[in-house]
Amino acid sequence: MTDTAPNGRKLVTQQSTVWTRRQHAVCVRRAVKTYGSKTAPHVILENLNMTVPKGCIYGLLGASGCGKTTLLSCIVGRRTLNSGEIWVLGGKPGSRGSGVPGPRIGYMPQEIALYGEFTIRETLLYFGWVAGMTSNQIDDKMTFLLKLLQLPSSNKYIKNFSGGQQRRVSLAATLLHDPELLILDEPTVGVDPILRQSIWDYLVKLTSENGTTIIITTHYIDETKQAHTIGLMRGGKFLAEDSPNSLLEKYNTDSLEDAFLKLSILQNRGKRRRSSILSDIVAAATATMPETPGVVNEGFDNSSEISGEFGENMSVSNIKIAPIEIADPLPPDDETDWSWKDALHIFTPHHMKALIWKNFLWLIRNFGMLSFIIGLPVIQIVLFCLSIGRDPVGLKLGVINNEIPIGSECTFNSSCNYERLSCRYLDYLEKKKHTLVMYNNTLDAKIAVTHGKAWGIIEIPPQFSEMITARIELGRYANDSVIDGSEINIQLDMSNQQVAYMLQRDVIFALEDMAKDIAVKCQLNVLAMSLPIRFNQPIYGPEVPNFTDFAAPGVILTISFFLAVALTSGAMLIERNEGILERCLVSGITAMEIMCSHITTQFIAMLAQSALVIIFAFFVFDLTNHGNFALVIILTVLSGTCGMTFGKSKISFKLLIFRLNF
Ligand SMILES: Nc1ncnc2c1ncn2[C@@H]1O[C@H](COP(=O)(O)OP(=O)(O)OP(=O)(O)O)[C@@H](O)[C@H]1O
Repeated sequence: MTDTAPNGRKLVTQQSTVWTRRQHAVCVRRAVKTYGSKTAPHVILENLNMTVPKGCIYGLLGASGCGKTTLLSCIVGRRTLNSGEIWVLGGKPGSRGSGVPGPRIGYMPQEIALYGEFTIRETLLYFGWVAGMTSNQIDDKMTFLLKLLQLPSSNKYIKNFSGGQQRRVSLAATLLHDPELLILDEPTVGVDPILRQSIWDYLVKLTSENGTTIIITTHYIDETKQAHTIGLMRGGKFLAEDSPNSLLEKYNTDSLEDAFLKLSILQNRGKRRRSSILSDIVAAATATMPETPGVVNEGFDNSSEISGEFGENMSVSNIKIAPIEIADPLPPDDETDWSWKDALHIFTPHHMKALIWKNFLWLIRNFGMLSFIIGLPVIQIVLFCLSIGRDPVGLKLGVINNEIPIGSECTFNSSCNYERLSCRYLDYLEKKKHTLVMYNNTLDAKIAVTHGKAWGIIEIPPQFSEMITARIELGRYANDSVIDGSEINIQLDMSNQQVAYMLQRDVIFALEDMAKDIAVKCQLNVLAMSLPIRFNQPIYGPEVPNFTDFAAPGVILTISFFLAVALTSGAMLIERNEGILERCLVSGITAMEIMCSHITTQFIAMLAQSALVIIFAFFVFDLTNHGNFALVIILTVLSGTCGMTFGKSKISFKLLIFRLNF
């Protein structure tokens, strides 16, 4: 294994060195982590070395934004380094058989990363089951943790707690299964000093009695006095990695804050040549350091890799770590990186039990969300059946009827009579459920149309009845004045294609209906009054096609598809955004398990959605179905399943990216 030193020299890791590093709880060497593009990288960790011996409390200190959380994410296997190496509990995080991520680690992220709708007990049950504990074991430990962390009743909902209380529940969930390595990102924020002290006492007890290793970040520098080692981080580098007493002694201060300050000043001066940094350190040490120069960590076999000061792999560290006496069994030295194919083989029953239970509980607790999921398809199908596919009614048409005097009533004789045919025609037009608005002149009617108050103008000539009768009687001998005088002039607003076509159809059909009625009343041949076109029995489909029936299958399938997409990706995105997903992955749950658990719960929700859509479409709104109803159900469920798969593939791609550490 090779790496490149800052000076360009190739560094080759010796096997003995690797063995030594794997004995530590956490060992980081020459870690480089950047964000952003390759051309303009934002360097977060810069050749950082870190050594956390087993059974110690390691206080990771540094200003906000210096890279603590990034470093911890790399340690728990949630992010990968650009270069450098990390060993955690003897293995490489994320490699097969390392157990990291997994229950060997207890990770408390900086975000609350809990389900606000759950009670404390439900939260602890979930994380306990994930870690393989039984419900009884969880209940026993919960009683202890509630007392230790001064938490209220276990039946209270987390969302009703203050931020500080929520952090304590998060800490309880991390401590629950007594992991070998605890990684706590700011666990004491918002915690009262006395409680903070008891948390620290408990952590000290864990290290001394159980041999637990703890890495803790905090902004309260002085609380880390109880830590065995402190790593002071600044600008992606360690300023020092030492015991608190030693730091205080070296820098001749009473507080770690002052020591940090002195080191920061030295780091700033470190922009100058390395030799001058050394002289600065020596100068500072004249006033502040003990006589004895830094003692090289016995556990190290290569002084150039001692946890660095100022990121330059030189050390004034005097951490005294007990020599490694009995080496714990190490995970297999498997260098193979995580592959998504591995996920196919990982289905741990207690993980699946916890995940499916949690998903259902989350759905039940989010009643608003559940109602939305189930109710939205119903609303959509109801709106569709009510509004789409039916002919619009009450459309206004401006009428200028020049055949009758202005202001007089438009009456007519409905028997075999050829007078006032304009009124008879308008009556048929009204039967098409349109609203006729009378105007005295064309100009007023046009203004109404341009102002959107009518969809068109119907203008009837003065002697319409006589002229149309003459036109029928004269037939081919009718002159232009007869033809002009028998024509109804129509001008439509054609801006809406559907409405315009429908009005065109209706004005023609109204005339045909009137002609047929007169033919019946006058005992003429009705067919002679029709257009010379006959529509026979359709080959396929009904005689009067219905647009709702035509569009319904597409709409039903679209609803079931897209709601399943929204449901599946939505549920997982909420988890991801709240940091819960990261926490679950660190606890050892695989991406595949998370997805399968969501598929299980969401398939049931999707079945409910599909059932409601079908019930409303076919039983409430009576949509036509001439085929096999079982096929309708199967197709709807399959469409929903496709939507779920699509939603999952979108999110699983993101998850994979997330899993592969950006
Ligand atoms: N995913 C990311 N993409 C780009 N930049 C990031 C990302 N995550 C963190 N950073 C940047 O990396 C830097 C270090 O962030 P990090 O969260 O590790 O700091 P921190 O020391 O934990 O801070 P705090 O104490 O406030 O939590 C910050 O400048 C942050 O903006």
